[in-house]
Amino acid sequence: MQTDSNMCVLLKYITGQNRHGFTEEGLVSKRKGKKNPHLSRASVLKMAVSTDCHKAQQDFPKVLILKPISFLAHVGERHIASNKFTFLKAYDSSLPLHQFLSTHSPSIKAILSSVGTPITADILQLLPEVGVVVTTSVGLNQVDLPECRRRGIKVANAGSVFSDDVADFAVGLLIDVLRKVSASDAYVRKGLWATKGDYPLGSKLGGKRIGIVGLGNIGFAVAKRLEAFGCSISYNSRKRKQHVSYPFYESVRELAANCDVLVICCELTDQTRHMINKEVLSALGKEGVIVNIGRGAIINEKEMVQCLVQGEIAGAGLDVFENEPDVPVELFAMDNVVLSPHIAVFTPESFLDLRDLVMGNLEAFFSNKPLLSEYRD
Ligand SMILES: O=CC(=O)O
Repeated sequence: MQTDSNMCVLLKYITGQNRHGFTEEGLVSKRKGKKNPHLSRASVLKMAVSTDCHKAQQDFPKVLILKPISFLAHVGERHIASNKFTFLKAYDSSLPLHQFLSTHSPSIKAILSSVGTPITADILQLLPEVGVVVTTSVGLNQVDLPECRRRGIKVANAGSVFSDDVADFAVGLLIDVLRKVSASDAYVRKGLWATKGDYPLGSKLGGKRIGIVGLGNIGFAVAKRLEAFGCSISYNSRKRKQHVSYPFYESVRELAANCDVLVICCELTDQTRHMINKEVLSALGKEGVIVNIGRGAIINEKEMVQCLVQGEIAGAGLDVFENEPDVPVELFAMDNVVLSPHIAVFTPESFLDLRDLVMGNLEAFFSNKPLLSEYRD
């Protein structure tokens, strides 16, 4: 016999809503036309019929969320539900974190985390049953990957869901710095056009030599876009990429010395932390521009600020910072610098794709299937 809640799942499904509360099209990425293999009609129907949802919900394995995740708020958390697991929010409890985790640790099998939530060895130590960490971010610098590897904990990230958005944003920042879009906007709003006359000239994008640091999905998407603007591309990466004809430089200093713009697209690791320092920026030169959509700490922020103050580089477009949300105050008054609050991934369209990916990863884990975007170093 079915319980009320079981009937409810079934009815919702029959009336066209899936168990996330979305219609069937919601499961299909409209942009890519791909269907999530773990969210088929047949599997939902089977689960709805065979599970006593009401009782099982209490016994479901738990997916721990340590801090609020903005993506969940954007897609509407009420649309996210599964009959394989439930979310357990540490931030809803008044218990100290250590006590909360110890109390719930036997049922916590997975963690869902975002860019600002460190998943450290200390936290993992309190959670012996955890088998997967799923993040809503592309970057994984907040997750203790060596500890996950040692424990055999799987890790899944946002894959290539955001590549186009981040690449668009990088190009936007670059055009803004070169053509002074934000600075001239402020000029108009302050009424200075009428009193001071025309705004100073910007600099042309076409023909610029672009150096991409980190030619992964995002770096590649940036390169393709800037090629279309008539720029030439070269790159630095951990390894030279096969089947890529862009010139490769083994050191970032050498790359910087041979380009007009550096776009930072790599991951933050022990090797890349502060990789962009005064020496690299001096090599980029007085006409050079830096764009960072990777992680703030890839650049030695103090040295970058010094270079900007002393005019050793021409400008910067920055979406990420070393100690977010703190931004060096010296940058606020600079009209050759464009600042944004780590929003390169923020589009509602990609958040829908991310929702499908996150749920697909968790469903896959709890069904002993391969993760959709497992991170492998
Ligand atoms: O910065 C954002 C991300 O890594 O997804």
